[in-house]
Amino acid sequence: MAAVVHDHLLRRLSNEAAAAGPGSLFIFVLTLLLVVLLPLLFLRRFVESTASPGDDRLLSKLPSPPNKLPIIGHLHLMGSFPPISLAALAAKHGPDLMLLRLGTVPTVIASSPRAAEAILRTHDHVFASRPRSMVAEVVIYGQSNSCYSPYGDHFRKVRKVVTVHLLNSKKVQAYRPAREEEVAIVMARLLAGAASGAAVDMSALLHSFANDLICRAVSGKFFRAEGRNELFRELIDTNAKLLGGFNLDDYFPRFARVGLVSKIVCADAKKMSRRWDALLDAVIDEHAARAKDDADTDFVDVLLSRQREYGLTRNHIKAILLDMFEAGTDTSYSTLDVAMAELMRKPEAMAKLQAEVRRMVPTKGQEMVTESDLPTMTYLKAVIKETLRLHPAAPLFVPHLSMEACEIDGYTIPSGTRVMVNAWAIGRLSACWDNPHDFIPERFMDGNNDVDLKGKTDFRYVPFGAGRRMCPGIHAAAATLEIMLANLVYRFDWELPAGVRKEDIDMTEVFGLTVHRKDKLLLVPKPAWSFLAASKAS
Ligand code: HEM
Repeated sequence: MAAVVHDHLLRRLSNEAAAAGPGSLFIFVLTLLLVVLLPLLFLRRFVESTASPGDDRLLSKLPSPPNKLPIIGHLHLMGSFPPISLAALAAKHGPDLMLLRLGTVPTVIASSPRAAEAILRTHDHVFASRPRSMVAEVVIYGQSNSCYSPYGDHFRKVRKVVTVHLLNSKKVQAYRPAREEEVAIVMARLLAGAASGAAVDMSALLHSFANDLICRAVSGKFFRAEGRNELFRELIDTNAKLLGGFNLDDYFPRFARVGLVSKIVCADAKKMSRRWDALLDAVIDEHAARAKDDADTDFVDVLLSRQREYGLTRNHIKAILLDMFEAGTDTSYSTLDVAMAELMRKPEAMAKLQAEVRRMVPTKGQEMVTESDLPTMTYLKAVIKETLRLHPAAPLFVPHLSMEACEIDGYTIPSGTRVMVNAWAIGRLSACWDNPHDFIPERFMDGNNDVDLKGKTDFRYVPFGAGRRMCPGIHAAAATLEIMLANLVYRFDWELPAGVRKEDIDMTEVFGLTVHRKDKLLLVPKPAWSFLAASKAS
């Protein structure tokens, strides 16, 4: 209807102008410009590439899937689980590097060990920044945490605080009693559940374990009494949905920043940020007011004690705490959940793991595996590595951003280009792995154990990333995954609920900030009393 009226108006104007002579013709042309061309130009600005025309020409030389649509570009090809869709596209169109136009944002996808090495090691200094995100700016105090901070002095400072004072291996070691206590609580819950013989929702149990552990590391041993862990969990979930969901700003940044649109885009983020702010302020205030006990410092104590040395504002402290909650909870929970699911689908791997863990525990009749028992459990470590190969918790990492033009394989990637590394695709390349889609922990054993978990030399395996942006929580994650998984298989034998076969376990994953299995994992725990009693007696 609007188009018909518009058409009619233009026709009328042009007839009148032609009849009235050259002065009116000029007015007609001017009107035409205002009515038709300016809105078009204005709209074009919102849907044209965010790269400059010169940079766009350079990017266009990269291999790219053909079926790009107007305005949305390749967005329709992302599918419900982008790592899989991108892996299939890369296999066809760009096995190393490939260009996708996600809305108006040109995005380079690295899908091979060679390409990952180029981005994360050879040119790490170029690709170590992060794109700006309106939602992250609101939720995470102007992106002043480690995870979202653009590269620069502030990032280096925050990263140092996180790696040196919160997550170094000595600190991780210091949290050993806390980890063991939290594992013991889960064991007690499972024993109580086992008494009824009913299936336990392992996904929920492991989720609250990971959440409680982070709450405890962040705000100390009284967190449960304070009753805040449920609130933290709710806020972490909502945050993850906000940051990992479809954000207009990630694909149409110019449009998303227009007055009213930006208000809509940020509305939920603002609500969420007010809730976080109140909660974190309360936690920090309580810590600042109470007497220090050096033997039992948590993350808030550490950050307050380093505040002056590093010139951290209160908002910086809150942003770093958010980092720990956001990056540390879902990654650990989803890895444990999917490891148990894989073990249930492959009973011989479960049996082998149980045999190893039960054999290696030194004291007969010992009720729990302790962290001192773990170093020699090589199959346990292989199971965790294999789980992360098949199911990296952050399969596309957090997007990287180039800070200057850089040449890789004869292609120029201009400054300001968004880059993603597809760790999911790399972990399943048939050129790198035999039977790449099968769960075979043995591939990390028996002389094959040369794969470097830290991503320094072997870019076939990058679940934690590599280089300047590599996950600083790798030691904390390994400690959590090992002690929990070891105890689950040590204390219990596991069965599927009646009528469920191992083939029925659905491994479909849901994509977001991190990924997790879609279905909840229901398992029946059978306490291994006979094993414990036998080992006590012998
Ligand atoms: C199974 C467990 C985990 C996995 C697979 C994992 C994986 C990753 C990956 C892939 C990245 C992004 C790397 C990149 O963008 O290049 C990352 C970043 C990060 N992770 Fe983890 N992570 C895990 C656990 C943890 C834990 C337990 C913590 C902290 C308590 C943590 C803290 C962080 C932080 C702060 C970053 C941002 C680093 C930066 O940009 O400087 N992660 N992680």
